Amino acid sequence: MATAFGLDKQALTIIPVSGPLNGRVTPPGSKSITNRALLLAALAKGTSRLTGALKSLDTKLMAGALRAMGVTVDEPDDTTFIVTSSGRLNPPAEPLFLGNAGTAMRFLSAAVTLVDGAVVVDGDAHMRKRPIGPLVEALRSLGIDATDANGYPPVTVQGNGTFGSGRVEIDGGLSSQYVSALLMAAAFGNGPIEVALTGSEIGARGYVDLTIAAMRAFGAEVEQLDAASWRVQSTGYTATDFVIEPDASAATYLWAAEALTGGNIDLGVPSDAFTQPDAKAREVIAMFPNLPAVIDGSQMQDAIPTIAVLAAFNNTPVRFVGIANLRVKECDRVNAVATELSRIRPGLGTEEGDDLIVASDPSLAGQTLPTRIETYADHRIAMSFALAGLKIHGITILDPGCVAKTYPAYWEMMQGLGVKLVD
Ligand SMILES: O=C(O)C1=C[C@@H](OP(=O)(O)O)[C@@H](O)[C@H](O)C1
Ligand SMILES: C=C(OP(=O)(O)O)C(=O)O
Repeated sequence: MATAFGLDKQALTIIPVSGPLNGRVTPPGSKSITNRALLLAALAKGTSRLTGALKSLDTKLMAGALRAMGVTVDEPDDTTFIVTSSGRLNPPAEPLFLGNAGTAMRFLSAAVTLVDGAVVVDGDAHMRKRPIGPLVEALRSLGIDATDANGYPPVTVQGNGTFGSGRVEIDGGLSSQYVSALLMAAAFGNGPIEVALTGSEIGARGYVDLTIAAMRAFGAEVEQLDAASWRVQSTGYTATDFVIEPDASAATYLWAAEALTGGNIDLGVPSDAFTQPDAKAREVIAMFPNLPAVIDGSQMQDAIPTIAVLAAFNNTPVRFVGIANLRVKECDRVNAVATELSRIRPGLGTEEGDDLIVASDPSLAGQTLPTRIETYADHRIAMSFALAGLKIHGITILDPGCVAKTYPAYWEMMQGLGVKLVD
C-alpha cells in the first residue's frame, strides 16, 4: 500500500486558509477501542470480526504482538481485522516490541501472564520513559512473577497460564491503562477477581468504562462494586463480531478546525454517538472564542493539546488544570505545548506547576510568524499545532510522519478539506 501523504517528509508547512473549512471527513476508528478489541478477540476461542477498526502504527504493533503469540490476524480491507485464536497465547520467540503504544504496552504486560512461559514486553526509547511500575507491582501482588527496569519497560513476565484470584489493588494515578490492563486479564482468574483503586486519582475514568463495555461485548461478567472497585468473573472471552466507533481524539482536530475557521465539517456520525472520554471536548471547543478561563483536562486528556492550540486564538487566557499525567504520555505534553506555543510568540504558553497557561491572542490570526514546531515524536503535538497553521503564516511541522501513530491519513485529510501543505 502507498504511504499516506506527508509521512515520509521531514517537514510540512501549512498554508493558512482564507475561509471556512467545510466538507465531510470520516475519522479513523478509535485507537483505544481497536486495541482493546484486538486483545479480547485474541483471548477468545474462535473467529472475531472487528469492523471500523483503526489501521495505524499503534494497532499494527498490537496486532503484530498477537501474531507473534500464535494468533491469526487477517486484514481483508483498510478497516477490518479478522482475528482467529485458540483462546490461548503462545510464548513468542522474541521480546514483544510495542514502540510507543501505551495501550499495547500496558494491556499486554498484564495479558502475557496468561502465556505458559516467559515473555518480555518492551517498547522504544520513549516508552522506556513511561512508568509501568504500579502495574507490575499489582501483578506481583497476585503472585505473578513479573519484573520491570526500575519502574519502566521492559517488563518480563514468567506466566503460568492463569491470573490468580482474590483482590488486586492498583494506583491508577499515572495511567488508567493499568486498571484497564488488569480488568481485561482478570477474566482468566482461578476465581472471581476484584480490582480496586488505591489513591483518589485516576486518569480519565471514561477509559475504564470503555474497557468494561468491550469486555462485556466479548462475554465477560464485570460488576462495579463501588466508585473504586470492580469484580470480574472468570468467564474468559467469547469470539464475536464487533463494530468500532470513530476515534473521538481524532475528531477533536476536526471540531477545532471547524471552530477556528467558522466552517462546517460533517464527520458522518452524531457527536453523541461517541462513548470515548475525549468526546467531552466537543462542548468545550464549541465555546470558542469564549473558552472558559479554567479547563479541567483530567477527563479528556488527549484533547488538551488540541484545545490548548485553539486557546491561543481565544478572546481571553485559559488555564488548563488536572493535566499532570500529560507529562507521561508520548512526551511531556505540558512542557511541549508550552514550549511550542512560546516558539510561535514568546509567552504564549507557560507552565505553572503542572498547569498550562495559554495567554491567548486573537490577533495571531493572519500574522506571519515563521516557526518550526518540534513534535517530540508525538502525533498529538503535530496534529494540534497544524491547527495553528490554518491561521498563522509560516507554521512548519517537523517530523509530520509521527501522526502515523493514530492517524496516518491526517495530512491527506487536511488536503481533502482544501488545505495546502508545502514540503
Ligand atoms: O485506555 C486508553 O485507551 C487510553 C488511556 C489514556 O491514557 P492514560 O490512562 O495513560 O492516561 C489515553 O491518554 C490514551 O491515549 C488511551
Ligand atoms: C497518550 C496516548 O497514547 P498511548 O498512551 O496509547 O500511547 C495518545 O494517543 O494520546
